[in-house]
Amino acid sequence: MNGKTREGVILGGGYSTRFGDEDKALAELAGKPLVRHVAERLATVCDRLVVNCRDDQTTDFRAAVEGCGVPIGVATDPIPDRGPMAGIRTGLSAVESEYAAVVACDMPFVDPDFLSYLFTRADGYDAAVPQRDDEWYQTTQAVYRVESMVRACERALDRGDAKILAALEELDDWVTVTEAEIREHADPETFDNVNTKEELQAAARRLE
Ligand SMILES: Nc1nc2c(ncn2[C@@H]2O[C@H](COP(=O)(O)OP(=O)(O)OP(=O)(O)O)[C@@H](O)[C@H]2O)c(=O)[nH]1
Repeated sequence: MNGKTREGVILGGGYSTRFGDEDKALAELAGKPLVRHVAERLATVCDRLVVNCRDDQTTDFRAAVEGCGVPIGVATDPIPDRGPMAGIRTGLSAVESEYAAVVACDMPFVDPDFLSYLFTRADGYDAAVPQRDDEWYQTTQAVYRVESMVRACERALDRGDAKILAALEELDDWVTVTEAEIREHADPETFDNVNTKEELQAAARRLE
């Protein structure tokens, strides 16, 4: 896929209830909003980013990610709180490239080199989705063929199933990126995410 455009979608439409009243995506980590850490890392391997969020988050999200080096689009959920898979559908619908990386806004340690690897693995398939031994698929740090995944999300949503796995079931041909590949190609912390204030403090200590 060398030479082709690569885009990134940041998922941020959740209500971050475990984090408390504040929006975790905008919470400050080492002097900048959490979502900006993700945007800056994605911007090193993507030509354009799309931030997915709710209508009421748009202004703050735009301010949080602007100036990170690549053009930014914002895609707001037509129906809020429909779950991350509906957010993936909204975000990918605003993408212009054939393939796009999708990353949750709460993964500040996402490894850009690993995203490049995922783009390479996805080439010719509908998706490349990492899975660690005995864990769930890392669907919110994965690369999707945009058209296929949008269609798959819509089919799953139409049959009333909003789980991301339901969308994966609708894809024809996708690859699992295995534990061995993850160990070889990713920083060990790439999937670490922030759900609580305590986890934000722990992330801040790592960046000191
Ligand atoms: N667009 C959209 N994104 C979502 C939705 N729910 C979660 N997400 C995103 O999916 C990613 C992972 O979600 P969670 O860690 O469960 O985030 P959350 O739902 O905001 O947090 P909790 O309420 O504490 O579970 C984050 O990037 C969220 O912003 C949703 O309903 N719509």
